Amino acid sequence: MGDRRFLDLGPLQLERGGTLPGVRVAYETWGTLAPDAGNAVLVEHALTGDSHVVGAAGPGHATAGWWPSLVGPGAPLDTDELFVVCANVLGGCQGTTGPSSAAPDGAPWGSRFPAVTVGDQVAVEAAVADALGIGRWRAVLGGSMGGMRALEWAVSRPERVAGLFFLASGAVASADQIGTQTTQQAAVRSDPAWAGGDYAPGPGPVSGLGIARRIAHLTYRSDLELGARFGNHVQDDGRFAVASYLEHHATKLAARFDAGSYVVLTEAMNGWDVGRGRGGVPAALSRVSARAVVAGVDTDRLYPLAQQQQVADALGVPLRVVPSPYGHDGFLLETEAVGVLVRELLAS
Ligand SMILES: CC(=O)SCCNC(=O)CCNC(=O)[C@H](O)C(C)(C)COP(=O)(O)OP(=O)(O)OC[C@H]1O[C@@H](n2cnc3c(N)ncnc32)[C@H](O)[C@@H]1OP(=O)(O)O
Ligand SMILES: N[C@@H](CCO)C(=O)O
Repeated sequence: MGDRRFLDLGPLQLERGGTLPGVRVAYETWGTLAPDAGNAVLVEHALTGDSHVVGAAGPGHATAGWWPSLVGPGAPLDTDELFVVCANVLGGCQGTTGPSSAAPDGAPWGSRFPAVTVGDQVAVEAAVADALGIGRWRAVLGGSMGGMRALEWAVSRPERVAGLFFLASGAVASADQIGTQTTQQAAVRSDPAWAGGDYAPGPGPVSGLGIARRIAHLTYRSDLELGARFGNHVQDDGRFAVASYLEHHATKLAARFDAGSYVVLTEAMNGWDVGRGRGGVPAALSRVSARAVVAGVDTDRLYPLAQQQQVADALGVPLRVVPSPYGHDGFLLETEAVGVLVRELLAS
């Protein structure tokens, strides 16, 4: 684990209206910030990720990291040279203000938590950068939902982003993505324990969140991989192996993630359109001045290559294709191939 800290920011005006009276941000860093702050890179996590890019063993527990081999001495994000920052996203549940955080009255925000956008999330990160004394990132990197924030940084604050790594993501939410995410939200809301979003602290709507994760996880993997691993095999316990696998991931997510955050973050993804208010996607992408590496996973059925091709074409760079049997989760699993591309960006 990196050096995990918290920052308390002032009020935040939200794009869709309203204000959060204060925002707490949990963030981690690795490496040492250079005196001129020119060696800082920002890593953006995906939907259910957090600031733990690298995992660590702790007393009686282990913290999982989600890109562990990408950060460290000699790694693609080489901490002998770079200062690596990752912050838990606004609306999340791993230390940054979200629906499970206490509102000013001391009770969880719950259903009162306002709608937030990718732009709001990046505004919070910009305040973190200001607080750390980082004027310009050497690179901002992200996959999936993290790719949205990386692209938003490069479009909204081009003078602050020297390098952009955009992976397995899109410039605007597709009907397919909105369709699966709103179905996941419906699963959460259909759980009686959801209580309109105002469930008591504790397990909460774990059944609804688990069903949401099963639906989501199917979109994160490929038909071919699931077929090769599970086929129509029925386990000794009578369950289809693939159903047992999905249930396992459902149980794990429901134990580690807040249902309110799941709804708020998927809604931010539903509303994602980098071209909104900027004259459309091509006009928005024309603002980017960063060197860019744009990549996708060949078997990704959730964020198909055409979505990264659109960004690559607009930025005038070749689309880099990561071969993988795993589908969308290839962005987390194919760390060797992803690492090569990260090194390429930082070397240029
Ligand atoms: C960037 C981010 O922020 S994302 C946050 C990253 N972490 C997560 O999302 C956690 C959820 N997991 C995932 O999304 C993906 O599984 C990944 C990408 C993290 C890992 O993928 P893989 O290494 O391919 O793992 P896979 O999907 O095969 O799952 C393995 C698990 O399934 C279990 N499993 C496999 N087959 C079965 C089965 N038939 N029945 C029940 N469980 C099964 C394994 O025991 C293993 O359990 P464990 O993870 O508790 O040890
Ligand atoms: N496994 C990832 C996939 C979403 O991009 C997550 O849970 O965030």
